Parts: sequence; C-alpha cells; structure tokens
Amino acid sequence: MSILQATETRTERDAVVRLDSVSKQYGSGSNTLLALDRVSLTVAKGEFVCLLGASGCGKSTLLSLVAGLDQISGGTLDIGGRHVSLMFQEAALFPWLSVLGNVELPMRLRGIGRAERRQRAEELLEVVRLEGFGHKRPHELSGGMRQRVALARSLAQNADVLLMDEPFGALDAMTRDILHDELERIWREQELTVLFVTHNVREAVRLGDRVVLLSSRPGRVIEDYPITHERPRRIDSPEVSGQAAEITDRLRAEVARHAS
Ligand SMILES: Nc1ncnc2c1ncn2[C@@H]1O[C@H](COP(=O)(O)OP(=O)(O)OP(=O)(O)O)[C@@H](O)[C@H]1O
Repeated sequence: MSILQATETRTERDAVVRLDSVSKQYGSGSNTLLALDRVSLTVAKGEFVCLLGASGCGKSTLLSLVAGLDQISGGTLDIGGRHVSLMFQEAALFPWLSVLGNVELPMRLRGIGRAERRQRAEELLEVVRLEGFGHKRPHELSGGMRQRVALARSLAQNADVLLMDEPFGALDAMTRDILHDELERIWREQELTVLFVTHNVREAVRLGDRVVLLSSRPGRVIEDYPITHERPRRIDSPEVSGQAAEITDRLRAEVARHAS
C-alpha cells in the first residue's frame, strides 16, 4: 500500500468532517452564482487541514457550510453531530465584557455555573498565555492579544472541530509568527481538529498536515498536498519556503487560467 493510500484510509476511518461532492449555489434564476462545485474533502480526527485558494473561490463558504450556518445545494456533508466553533479574522469580542466575561460567555450560554466557568476561563487564559489579563476590557489589549482571547473563547466551546477563517490575517508578521507557535502547541496539547482558511501559502505550509488547494470560482479541490516536514516548523525555513513556492506556482497557474 502506498503512503498516500495509507493516509487516505486513515483519513476515511477517523473522519470527523466529510464532504462528498458538495455544491453551493447562491441566488436563483439569472442571479445564480455557483460558489462551490462538487467539493469532496475529509478531515480526520486530530488533523490540521489548511484551505487555500484565490479570493472568492469559496473558502469562507465552505467553512460556513461545515459550521451549519448555511445549507448545501448538493452532495452530502457529514460531521456526525459533532460540535464546531468558528473563529474569524476579527476577534469580535463584546466590548462591555471583561476578557474573562468574553471567555466565559459560551459556557454561560450552556448553563455552566459561575464558579466552574470562572475556573475554566482562567485555565483557558493560561493556555493562551494571558493569565493576569482577565479583568481587562478588549480595547485595552493589542490585536494579537484579542485573537488569543478569541481562541480561548473558541476553546471554551469544547468543540470537536475548530474552524478558523484567516484568524491571523490582520496581524503583523512577528505577532502572527508567535501565534502560529501557540496555536500549534494548543492543537497538540488539546488534540484539536482544525480546518484553517488562509490566503497565506507559507502560513498554510507552516501549520498544516495537509494543504488543500481550491480552484478559482466555482471552488473545486484541485490539489491536496500532504505536508510532512518535521514540526515545529519555521515559516522562513528552506523546507517551508520550498513547498510554499511549489504551491504558489500552482495557485498562480490556476488564477491565470481563470483570468484568461
Ligand atoms: N451570502 C452570499 N450571497 C451571495 N453570494 C455570496 C454569499 N456569500 C458568498 N458569496 C459569493 O460566493 C463566492 C465565494 O465567496 P467566499 O467568501 O466563500 O470566498 P473566499 O474564498 O472566502 O473569498 P476571500 O478569499 O476573498 O475571503 C463569492 O463570489 C462571493 O461573492
């Protein structure tokens, strides 16, 4: 059995997210827009999968379908009743709540008692290295710190799958680099399953077990790259740069094909 076949078999067996020929169409009649075209994708338990593609190819659409925020138009999507949490480029914290209040919110909504949720929120602030900041308000924090709070709030949902839509896209390179290290550590320690959308090819190769490349609209899976370089990876290492260059060439060819 080849390595690729072995990987596919494992992915199928441990799948927590399975899309089979999923299409998504917006609008109707002459206003119809096909955003996703028969996308098949499986994410195994504990896997970190990055989604890459040209602007408008349907990456966010795919996440919102997996999150159950929108309906598929065709195919099948199966997450086996698992819980997902979604994190965006903007931390979207409630400004009138403290950091602790923001992290506690998902637990409050689930009816978890005050003492238990406070204890858990404090633990999560340690996980994202924000201990001591619990009583600050979001506006008192840097952008990177706000994303750490958003990550703690996502973890507070006890979700089986973390969906991340360009979570570090608005941060400077140094802060992003540090958050890559933190996310990788948390992913390992908490045995998370992550589906991560980005425009940044190096970021995808830095973080992913696999990088899935979507075509220009309508989005279809055109490549699924296994990333096997040893972790932790550095975003500026020759291995990451080399594979990112290969994927960038493929992406460029796809964008050019679409434009011509
Ligand atoms: N609610 C909606 N109604 C109509 N069209 C939509 C809707 N949401 C997205 N689209 C369209 O679907 C296509 C895919 O959009 P989507 O935001 O998923 O792409 P994306 O790959 O995430 O883009 P970007 O990389 O620029 O964030 C786009 O052409 C977009 O205009």
